[in-house]
Amino acid sequence: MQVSSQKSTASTSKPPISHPPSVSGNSISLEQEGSESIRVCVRIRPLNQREISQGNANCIEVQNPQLLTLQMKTGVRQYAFHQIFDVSTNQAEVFAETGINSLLESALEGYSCTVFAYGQTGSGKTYSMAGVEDRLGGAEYTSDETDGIIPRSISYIWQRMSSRQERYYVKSGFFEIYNEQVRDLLNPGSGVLHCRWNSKQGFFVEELMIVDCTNIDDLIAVLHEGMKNRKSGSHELNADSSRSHSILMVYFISEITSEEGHSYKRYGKMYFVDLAGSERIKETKSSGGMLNETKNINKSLFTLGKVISSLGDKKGNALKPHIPYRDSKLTMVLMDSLGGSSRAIMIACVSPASSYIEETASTLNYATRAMNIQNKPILQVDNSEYLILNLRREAQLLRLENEYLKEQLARATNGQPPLMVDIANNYSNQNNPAQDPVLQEFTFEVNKLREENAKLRESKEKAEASYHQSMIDNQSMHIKLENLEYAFVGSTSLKDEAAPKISQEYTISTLLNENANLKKRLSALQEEQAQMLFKKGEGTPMITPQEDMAQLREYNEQMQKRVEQLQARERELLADLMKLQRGKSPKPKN
Ligand SMILES: Nc1ncnc2c1ncn2[C@@H]1O[C@H](COP(=O)(O)OP(=O)(O)OP(=O)(O)O)[C@@H](O)[C@H]1O
Repeated sequence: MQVSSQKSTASTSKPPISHPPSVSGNSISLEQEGSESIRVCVRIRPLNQREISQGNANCIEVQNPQLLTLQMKTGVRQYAFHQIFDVSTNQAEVFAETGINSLLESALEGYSCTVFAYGQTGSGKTYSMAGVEDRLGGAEYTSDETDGIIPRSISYIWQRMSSRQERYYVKSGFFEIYNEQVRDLLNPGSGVLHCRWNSKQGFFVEELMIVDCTNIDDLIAVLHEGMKNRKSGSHELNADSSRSHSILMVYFISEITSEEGHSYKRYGKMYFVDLAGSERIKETKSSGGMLNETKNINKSLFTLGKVISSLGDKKGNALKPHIPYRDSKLTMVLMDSLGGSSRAIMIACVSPASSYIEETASTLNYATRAMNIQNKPILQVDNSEYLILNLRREAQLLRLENEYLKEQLARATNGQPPLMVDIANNYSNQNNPAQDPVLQEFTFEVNKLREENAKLRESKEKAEASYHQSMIDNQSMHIKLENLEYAFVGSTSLKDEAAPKISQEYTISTLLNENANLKKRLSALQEEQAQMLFKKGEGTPMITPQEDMAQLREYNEQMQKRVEQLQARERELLADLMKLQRGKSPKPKN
């Protein structure tokens, strides 16, 4: 299969591969700390001749590079974005200020990155992404100041790749989604392609032609070939309107060599997405097949809008709402870029014409929601090679540790104390803090202390629980004692009450004394626990609370026994009382 182009030297000798190389089965994803939001830029194009002749006023005012106001009928609306480009911003300035070069650097380092243009038809999406549409793909094309983000990115990438240490392999594919069908822009004869999903790659376009690009012209040729084959049509609002969503994919496979001289691969990719325009059917005066097209474009953009809304809905994040990625081909292929593992930039294109104020407000609302989408960029590296590299590092560390231990052992055998300073100096030329034995010693110490602290915390919690239980037991015994006291002392109906009352009073006062002692003991224990907490930081072992608890339990058991005896006596007395009441004399107590 050939990619025909006047300049192409793209290597197409290999059969087209159906899986994107960046997510081959052997790759591993290295999740980085934290997430980042999509960077959202707004570009306002100048009013065109038709809009001026229709008497359109400018309804957008740029207050500063991050703030604009929209003059709605209902009042003024304010919008804030990461970057706003007013009508006077040229293509070079847009490239310099969108932050695209940061994305390109990330792609070269093994990340997935996406830049996509969103907006109503004729708002300047293709102009911003690629340049003047009818020049692209033309035989006479030469680079000039109208070049958009894609050709500028290609130049930037090649310049950067040549100045970097790594060896890069660049591959590219270009497809469009038209009427909810995926078509290969580099191989239009291949018909409708399928969008498949698997757990390693997410969604991918099956049987898509991917070409090797060995130089900058190869990639430029891919861009032009695709632009030439892209479905376009003319309607009332844009004479050269793109009727499909186009996605140019560029893969960067780099071989990186570690400090130790071992190499592994990284898989970066860059998606350039030029969406079809959102449009009002009435405005475009579409009919027949074009009307159907318009409906499909609106359907996929509507789904994209739903996805953006769901992802951008902050309340929804907690509830993990269903994100309707599968509702359209467009959202399937953009799944990774929206709320996934990519770094992404959205360029929202708008016309300043007052007659399109509703479309402009709608674009700005979507763009605002998109700012809430959080992505978690993931580095794609070769699995097996990366694991080998890590194992080599680990082995190196173990060898160092082994040397260190042998040295320590030798010192100990010779009756010498371990000298930390000597060891530190021995290894100071390693330049790697993780391999420094002194640091390892500290790490070991810290881990030991952490373990010790965890144990102390556990015994402290147990002692606290036990103490709490003793307090509860004590209180319930106190209540029982009060009840008994009432039963013994409060009873006045006994005829011969003097003898039992003395012994009852004696028992009760003994119990109350013991109770007070118990309380004292408990408060002493509490104090010791507080001291123990204070000492814990110094690593002081604590043994006393357990002993105290054993004693406490013993007291409790004794008291329990006495209470039981008293309860038995109470029952006897009540029985005697009842007999007395019935006129019988009670059994004498021995
Ligand atoms: N910033 C700009 N400066 C000058 N001309 C512009 C600018 N933006 C867009 N244009 C011109 O406006 C016209 C429409 O732009 P473009 O084709 O990029 O719109 P679009 O959003 O891609 O539309 P569609 O969705 O219909 O394809 C083109 O002739 C383009 O050259």
